[in-house]
Amino acid sequence: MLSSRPRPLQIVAAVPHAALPHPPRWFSASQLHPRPTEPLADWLFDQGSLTRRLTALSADHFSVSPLLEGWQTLRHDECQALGAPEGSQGWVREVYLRGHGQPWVFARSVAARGALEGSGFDLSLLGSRSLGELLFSDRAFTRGPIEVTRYPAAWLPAEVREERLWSRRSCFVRDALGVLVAEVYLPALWDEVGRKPQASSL
Ligand SMILES: C=C(O[C@@H]1C=C(C(=O)O)C=C[C@H]1O)C(=O)O
Repeated sequence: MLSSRPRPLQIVAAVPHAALPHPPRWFSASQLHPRPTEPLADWLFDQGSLTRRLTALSADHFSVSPLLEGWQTLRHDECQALGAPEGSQGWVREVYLRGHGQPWVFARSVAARGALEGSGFDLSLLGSRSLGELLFSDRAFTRGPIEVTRYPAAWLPAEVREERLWSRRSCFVRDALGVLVAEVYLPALWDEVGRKPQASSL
């Protein structure tokens, strides 16, 4: 239950970019009071493929541009969400999802090394193809609940760095493999959607 008292997330907003942000707290839809207004709530909790939605919104002028791909030590909140030991190594893929060439979404998808090895799922081969095409076309993947937070600005690429951007994450699971996908909605998306999201208590 969110109250009007200052919360760690608001204190984080005062943290200078250079400092490591506190791991964000991710909230389920039922934990958000008041619930975000439309169109934000719809974009946060839509269970469908974001790739398909952005493809439609951009009238097929959609593209994925990889920014970073490789093995890294996964963050605390990522290890927790994946059920991996603290400090686990994992494959990290950071991309922009673009409409008409504009970055509309920053996305960071991660999977633990131990679960990837032997899974037959190779994220490194994706390139500029959408991860969503893989995850939504393979019916063996099931999507876990969507959680939301205001994304730490320090985790964003410098060119789009801004405090309190709305983000969501969910874990796609197939057997012992979990792929944690976090998506941060950038201001250019709201310009396209036609309205700035209403303020919310989070
Ligand atoms: C999960 C999806 O895949 C999208 C594609 C991504 C990628 O190619 O790295 C990352 C985030 C997603 O928004 C989707 O389309 O819903």
